[in-house]
Amino acid sequence: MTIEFAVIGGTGLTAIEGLEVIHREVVHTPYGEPSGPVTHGMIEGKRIAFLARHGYTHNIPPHKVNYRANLWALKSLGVEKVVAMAAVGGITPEMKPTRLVIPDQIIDYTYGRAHTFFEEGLTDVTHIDFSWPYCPEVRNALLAAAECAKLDVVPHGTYAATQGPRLETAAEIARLERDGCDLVGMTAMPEASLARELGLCYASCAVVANWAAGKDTDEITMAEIEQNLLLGMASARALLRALVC
Ligand SMILES: CSC[C@H]1O[C@H](OP(=O)(O)O)[C@H](O)[C@@H]1O
Ligand code: HPA
Repeated sequence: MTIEFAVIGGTGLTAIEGLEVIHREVVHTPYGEPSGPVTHGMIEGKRIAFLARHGYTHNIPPHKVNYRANLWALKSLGVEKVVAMAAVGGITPEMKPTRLVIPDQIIDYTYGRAHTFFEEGLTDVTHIDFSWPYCPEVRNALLAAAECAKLDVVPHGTYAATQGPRLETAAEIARLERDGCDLVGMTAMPEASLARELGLCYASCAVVANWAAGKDTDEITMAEIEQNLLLGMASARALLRALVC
């Protein structure tokens, strides 16, 4: 049975509620070990694969995730479509805590991460097109699922990928806003470009966990993030279920 799509779960989503687990598969890759075994399961009669980006016990920080191994593992299992879940900080006024966002652009501020499969030993240098970093087919499926489940989503947004694991300064967020970013998170890159290099159709559902630094309170607390994610991820789970309806 072909895998309908894979979900990469992030902060606040280390398992999919309602997934009938078939088995967990340990996949070894030429790039090292993925964040954990891939969970194979069924929802509404459709086959899906699930991988927790930070590990099933949420112990791998964003700059230490082996993004290459994760994407390679999914590709090697025959996955073609990937939905990446992401907790983010909201920068622009629409991006209120607990909201779901289907971003359409990325600006990459990360550094020092293994970010490409195209390294030494190639016969020719490869430059992928990345004008539109999210795959329209999966984006449209997410938007249609939101409509089907009557979920309110923001259908666009530019995601700033920062290095982490610390949160940003207020001045950094002001700069990201001047750059045109609406959301900030630490994992969309190099995940999205590695997916493109492998020919995977990849898009993301972001859940706003907090107002980004300097946008609301003086301090961002983990308690606030967890509380917002509890609500936001409940909507995100409903969106994932609607993807297969
Ligand atoms: C304060 S939570 C920060 C953490 O959450 C996001 O992870 P993910 O994208 O995997 O949901 C963000 O990128 C950071 O890694
Ligand atoms: O404010 C934030 N900054 C970066 N990543 C995040 N992930 C959730 N919130 C944030």
